[in-house]
Amino acid sequence: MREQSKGTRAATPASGDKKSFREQMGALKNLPKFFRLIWDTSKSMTIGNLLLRLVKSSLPLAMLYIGKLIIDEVIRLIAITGERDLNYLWILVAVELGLAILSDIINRGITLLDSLLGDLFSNRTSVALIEHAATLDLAQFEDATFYDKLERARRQTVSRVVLMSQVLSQLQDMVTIGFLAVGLIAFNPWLILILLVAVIPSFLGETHFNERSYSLSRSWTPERRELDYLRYIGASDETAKEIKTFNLSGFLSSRFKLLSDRYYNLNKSITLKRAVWGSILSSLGALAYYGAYVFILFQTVAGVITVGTLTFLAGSFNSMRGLLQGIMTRFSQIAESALYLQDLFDFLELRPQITPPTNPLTIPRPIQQGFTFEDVGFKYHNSERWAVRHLSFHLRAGEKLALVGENGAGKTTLVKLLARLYEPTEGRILLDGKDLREYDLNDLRHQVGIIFQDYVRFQMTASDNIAIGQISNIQDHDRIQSSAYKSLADPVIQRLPDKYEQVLGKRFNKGVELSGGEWQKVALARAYMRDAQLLILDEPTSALDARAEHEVFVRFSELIEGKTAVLISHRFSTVRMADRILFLEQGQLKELGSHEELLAQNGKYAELFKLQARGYL
Ligand SMILES: Nc1ncnc2c1ncn2[C@@H]1O[C@H](COP(=O)(O)OP(=O)(O)OP(=O)(O)O)[C@@H](O)[C@H]1O
Repeated sequence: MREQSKGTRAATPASGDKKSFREQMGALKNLPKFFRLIWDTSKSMTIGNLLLRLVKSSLPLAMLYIGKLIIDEVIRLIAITGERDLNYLWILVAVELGLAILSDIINRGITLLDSLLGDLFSNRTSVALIEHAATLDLAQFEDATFYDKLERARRQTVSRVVLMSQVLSQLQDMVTIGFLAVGLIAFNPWLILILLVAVIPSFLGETHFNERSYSLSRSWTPERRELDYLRYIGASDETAKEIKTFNLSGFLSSRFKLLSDRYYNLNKSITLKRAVWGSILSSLGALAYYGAYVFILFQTVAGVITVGTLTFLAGSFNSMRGLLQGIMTRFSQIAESALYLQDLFDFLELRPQITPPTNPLTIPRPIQQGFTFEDVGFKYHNSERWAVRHLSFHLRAGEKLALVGENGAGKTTLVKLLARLYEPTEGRILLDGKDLREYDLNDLRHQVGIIFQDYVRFQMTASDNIAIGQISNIQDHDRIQSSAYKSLADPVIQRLPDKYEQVLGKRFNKGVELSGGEWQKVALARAYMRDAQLLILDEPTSALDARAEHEVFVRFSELIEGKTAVLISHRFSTVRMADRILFLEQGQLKELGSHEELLAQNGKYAELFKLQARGYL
């Protein structure tokens, strides 16, 4: 049923997705911005490229003209019965040869510059994309529409390189036509008009089909993302284990096939129609060419023009037809590409909602009073449900607070609000009596160290994986090693063939995979790298064995000494380290107090604690 609805959506894209001819032409306004990016990428290569193309555009006319002179000279020489002087002929042939060689060299130069400039441009845009993505809010990343935009923008970084050569070739061809037109107009201006009439239908046809292709491709962005995802999970080191044990390959491939076939068929129908109409319309161009050719032949036979002029005009006319046809086709391709370019610019123009104030405060050093939640509530933007609500409590400076609650109770959400990864939907959070929003965002992020439950296993060296906790110290090997020592990662790393320079994970050659607990020790070392005032550890020991957990805890007290810390854990051994425990239930604060106080209250916390003590949890 779900598949059905997708098919319907794809076949009849939402009206918002359908781009009219006017919009397509309007998208051309993106080109100057695009060329500014290219110009900024490399001024010298852009200039070199333009110059080469300018020279190249004058060559067809020059070659055709020399060709005409050669033919006229040959005919003149044939008519001479006595001794013939061939010098002029050989000079003409030498010039023609020189032009042919020059043309070849210039072609190679253009291809070279196109490819170098294209690579640089693509690298530059990818960097801009990564840097821009980092400025956006976490909430934006959790939005499917945003993801589609990101996906389309990501595709642009590579495919838009083609657009650059297309536009440059377009300019080149226009200049070539200008040169050829001068020759043709000198003979008969009507020939130019015939040309235009012949190529316009073809141009309109191309534009129409481009618009349809774009609409289809755009409306299929979510499905294409799904296809990419299926391709990834169907053939990846991370999923191979479960795909095999659950025997999922048939399930995944048939799902992929179903979706990709549907796209293939929709696309095929457009491509087919385009091919048929394209052939019909372009034969109009052929008709016009031969009409003009017959006219020129009559003129030649009547002795109005020479045979050399005949070849010159026929050659010019034919070249112009090809060039004009190419320009028209390319024009609609450029307009189409410019539409895609819009996606890239749209993405780069997205602005984060969480922004620093104009005159931001720096985080107090040290924090005096701590953090205060005042009736804080938060709803994820894609959800109607309150993830947390009516949270009011004070986290004292230097206090160790444990968050406890069942799955989905809102623990991680609470700490994300504390780190200002999200903004409260209602209520506010204060730091030393001032709204968190008044503080400098970078400074806040700097003063807060979080190790998430779903920390990232970077497929990089062990050293880099730890340095990520404070990336400015990536060269500080002593600090990295002592952090690893404290989190128990050092003995794990010492066993690796390349020690701290060992690439972790299986994705790259020579990478070594670690066990879940070993990864956690490495990730935990990040917390020791950062000199943060507030430390948040979300399930820091969930994958550790009992002995490692005990040892980590002994060192934790050193880590959190003098700092404010929030610990999220389902293990009561961790929880007991805290000064106070905050018990959350369905996003609401239910109990708050020390371990002893909560046991004495004999409420939910006491109930869970007793269950775990008896070995049920
Ligand atoms: N990105 C998200 N988008 C929408 N809803 C979310 C998102 N993240 C969490 N939620 C919802 O918010 C609620 C609280 O989730 P949260 O991750 O804070 O729980 P938790 O207490 O940390 O759970 P656990 O113990 O399982 O880690 C849950 O109902 C969850 O479904």
